[in-house]
Amino acid sequence: MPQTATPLLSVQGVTLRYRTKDHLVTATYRVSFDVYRSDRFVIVGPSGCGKSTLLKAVGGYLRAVEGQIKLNNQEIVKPGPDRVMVFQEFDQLLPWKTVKENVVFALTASGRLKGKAAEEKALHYIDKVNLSAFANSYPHILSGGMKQRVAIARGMAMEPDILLMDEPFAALDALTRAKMQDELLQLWDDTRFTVLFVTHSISEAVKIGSRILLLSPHPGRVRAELHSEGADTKAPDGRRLEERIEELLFKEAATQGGISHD
Ligand SMILES: Nc1ncnc2c1ncn2[C@@H]1O[C@H](COP(=O)(O)OP(=O)(O)OP(=O)(O)O)[C@@H](O)[C@H]1O
Repeated sequence: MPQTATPLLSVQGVTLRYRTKDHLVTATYRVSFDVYRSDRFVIVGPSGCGKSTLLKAVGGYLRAVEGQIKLNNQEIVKPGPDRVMVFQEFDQLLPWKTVKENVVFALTASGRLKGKAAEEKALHYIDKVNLSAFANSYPHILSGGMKQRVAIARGMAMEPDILLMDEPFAALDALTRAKMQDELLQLWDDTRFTVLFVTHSISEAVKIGSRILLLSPHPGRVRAELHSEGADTKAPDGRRLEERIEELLFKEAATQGGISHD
């Protein structure tokens, strides 16, 4: 995406804080980045660097104490159907509703669609995640990976401006995780949706992302922004992208008196 285009999502100088009983916790410090339409924008960084907090703020669940977050040039002040979140947990579905009903419910409850139109849209996206045969099944008979597929179908059926994914595959076994990553890329090839994806896995970031934002350890600051080809390609200096990211995240931080690589 040409960087002269207007960003879909603009995060400028954003500091995010939690107020606990005893003290203030700064989760991110003056973080800035822009996401353009059809970007697969991945935020990667060590545990506790504020990735989930950033996603919550983009979702409209947390206000910045400094800086601004804008979607389509409008400041984000509350949650909205233009941003849909997919989480890591498998219990995101309503257990008393079938796969189809779960997706339909999201569409009708948000006022997006109703009746036949909602059902058709739901079935379209259930098919996209290869779960047509399970449209009338209840969540308890599905595997973890299948439940995540339903959560993705539900998110995509809402046709949000941006899909927010918080470590959606982290709780899956390695093989299922790799398969789900491939499927997500296939879905992106089909529909070119915009996704903001959070992970602490460098290999996942390299595979999923077209653009990768590296955050430093707590409190999260922008360490670098990189482009990815969707594979672990070598840079002109011969280093693999994964190695380069590791170096930026850990070695350079360590030499600056930051953290060590555990
Ligand atoms: N509800 C909360 N109240 C107080 N502090 C919080 C709260 N949620 C998160 N934090 C703190 O904010 C910082 C950032 O947390 P966050 O969950 O955003 O990090 P993360 O990068 O997503 O980590 P992980 O990869 O482990 O999920 C951490 O220091 C965390 O302890």
